Amino acid sequence: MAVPLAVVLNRTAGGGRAAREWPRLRGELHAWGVSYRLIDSASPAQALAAVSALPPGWAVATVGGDGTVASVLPAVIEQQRPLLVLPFGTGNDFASTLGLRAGQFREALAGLDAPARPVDALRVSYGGGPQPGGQAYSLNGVGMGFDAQLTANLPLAPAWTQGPARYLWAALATLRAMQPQPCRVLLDGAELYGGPAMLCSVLNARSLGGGFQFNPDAKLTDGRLNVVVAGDVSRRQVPPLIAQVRIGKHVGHPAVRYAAGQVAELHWEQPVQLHVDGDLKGEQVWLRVEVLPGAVALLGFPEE
Ligand SMILES: Nc1ncnc2c1ncn2[C@@H]1O[C@H](COP(=O)(O)OP(=O)(O)OP(=O)(O)O)[C@@H](O)[C@H]1O
Repeated sequence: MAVPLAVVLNRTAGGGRAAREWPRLRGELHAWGVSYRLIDSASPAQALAAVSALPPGWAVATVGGDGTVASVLPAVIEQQRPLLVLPFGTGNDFASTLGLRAGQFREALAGLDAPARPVDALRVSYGGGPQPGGQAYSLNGVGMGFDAQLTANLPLAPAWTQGPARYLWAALATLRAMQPQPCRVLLDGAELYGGPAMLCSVLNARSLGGGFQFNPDAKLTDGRLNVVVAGDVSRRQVPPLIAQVRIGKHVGHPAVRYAAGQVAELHWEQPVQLHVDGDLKGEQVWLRVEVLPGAVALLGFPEE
């Protein structure tokens, strides 16, 4: 490849899959004649510091899941470093939008000699709640309400629950405790929704939460974000709606609004849990998300 490359390896991703499969990937990089500098990072902060300190012009490959991509995203965007995603995480929502499954790296490496393709990202700011506000970038998307609260409830699940059982426990706990909260959603300055909402997500990629197809119309190169609002749904309606979101068939549901634009703003009457690319940001009252068209130069994916 034309530019020098740093490989960020998150050995914990995918429950240790990245660590287990690294020797195979290393062999493949060697076979492709790709030379690189290894950043064997122990934390997101360490990865970001190491990538930020690379000389200008270096590209970055992430070996991990969505969290690993997110860890280096500020440097990728602000320092305009080309990004190669090698998916070894659990959910790999961004990679799946690119048509890659976990462990599939040959397809990505095969496209390395093609020019980088600019794809959209999101700039996120939030605040107004009991936890500190802030700013972040996102490639997949952000969510407020049910899915963020479910993520916040996961650590409360009993120790005997694992994997899907843990998610089920957290989903039921969230369902028992959560009521739709009054929310106003603006898209490009015009009101998209006003009323009680169970969940509101703003997306760039197709899926969130490890394969939930919130955004079936996702296009990473259209310069637009998509907003999904699940409005005043009863407890009984939530489980079938979750099943529909899983396969991207919620569009057209009477309680769901789905629209595309450039800037989305959410204003809740009470603080509601927020996640950015699955990373919890606490309870917040307002959220602003702006699409950054073509902000990430993606390596290895010549066509959408
Ligand atoms: N660059 C990094 N180096 C070390 N640890 C990281 C790095 N980036 C994130 N982490 C930590 O490792 C955890 C797992 O990483 P990651 O999210 O990539 O994998 P995953 O959770 O298995 O996959 P996914 O997020 O796609 O479901 C993150 O939640 C975060 O705490």
